[in-house]
Amino acid sequence: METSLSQAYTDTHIPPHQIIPLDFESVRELPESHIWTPAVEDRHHNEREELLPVPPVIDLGAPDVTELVGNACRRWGMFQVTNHGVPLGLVDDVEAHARRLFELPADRKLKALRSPSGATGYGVARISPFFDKLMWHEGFTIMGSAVDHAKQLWPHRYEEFCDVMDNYQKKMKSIAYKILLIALKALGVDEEDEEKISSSMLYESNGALQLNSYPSCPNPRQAVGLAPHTDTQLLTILHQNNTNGLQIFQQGIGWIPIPPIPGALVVNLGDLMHILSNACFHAVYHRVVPNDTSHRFTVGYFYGPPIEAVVAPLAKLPSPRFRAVTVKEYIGIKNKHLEKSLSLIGI
Ligand SMILES: C=C1C[C@]23C[C@@]1(O)CC[C@H]2[C@@]12CCC[C@@](C)(C(=O)O1)[C@H]2[C@@H]3C(=O)O
Ligand SMILES: O=C(O)CCC(=O)C(=O)O
Ligand SMILES: [Fe+2]
Repeated sequence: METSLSQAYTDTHIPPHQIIPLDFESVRELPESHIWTPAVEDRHHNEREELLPVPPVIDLGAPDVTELVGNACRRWGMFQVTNHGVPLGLVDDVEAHARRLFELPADRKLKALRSPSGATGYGVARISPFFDKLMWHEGFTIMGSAVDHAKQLWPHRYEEFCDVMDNYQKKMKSIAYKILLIALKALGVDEEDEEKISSSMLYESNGALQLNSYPSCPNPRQAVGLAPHTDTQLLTILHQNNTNGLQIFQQGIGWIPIPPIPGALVVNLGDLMHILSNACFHAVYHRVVPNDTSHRFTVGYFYGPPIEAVVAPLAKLPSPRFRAVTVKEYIGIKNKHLEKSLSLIGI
């Protein structure tokens, strides 16, 4: 059974051949379909990388955690967290199961291909139709139970995969809620407001888990792992294995690498948080670049309100910059207009 978030995607129809990722094992050279131009050198390497400012790593148990999170949300739209309470064994299990899934032969993975109007299963990133070239990436999306697709992948051994994904989603949901409350507090939301917000849209939250795979690439300088985008939901919690690739864009600086820190989780703010905070916090623009030596695996948890909930700038923030939208309406706008979506609801 899927949660209702998948219903926000049923209006889109993507032909099956546009959902199928490349069979990365079968190629030794970058195919034309995956060559992105112009291939500028500094897309991947900033020579003064060690001098670049980076988003903070925040101990969630720190006494001044609200101030630290608030500053990071205002300045970066991203931070990393330690002391988050997610057992490292569970994170390792999720990574191992993601690896096991993506290492299956291509014809087996295609048995769990996302359907043309579906949101879950194996396939290219949802944003792919917006770009002429294809990404060096394959993904697997889970909303609620993964059992239907897991059975297609492993007819006789699907339970362990489902159990691990369920446990991880539960854990993610609770830490996402915790981080959200800290962020709201940093915006000046008091307990009474918080209760109102919780009963209107956060009490029943919605989540999706996205397993990402970026195999090592024969010509990484001309390829893109995941094209630049902002995430749609309130916040994303990302685990990255020990392989580099994630970068964020900062005006006046350019692309900044976010190195994996063992045991830490990356927190990204998405468009709905940008709206809710009336742009006091911002959705972070990010991308993934591939490399030619190791296979990058990541696991993202996307956390947001139910699709019928209305999201609007918090009443206590002056001069609203966005009109109110339901989550479903906003996902529909994003499916059509991608980067232009926030400006389309601007007032
Ligand atoms: C809840 C979701 C966020 C996401 C779309 C999805 O339904 C599940 C996959 C997510 C993902 C992961 C890769 C980047 C991204 C933009 C995409 O194409 O699929 C995000 C989506 C998003 O934040 O809009
Ligand atoms: O794999 C990564 O590092 C980033 C993934 C991502 O941006 C996403 O899933 O939205
Ligand atoms: Fe993302």
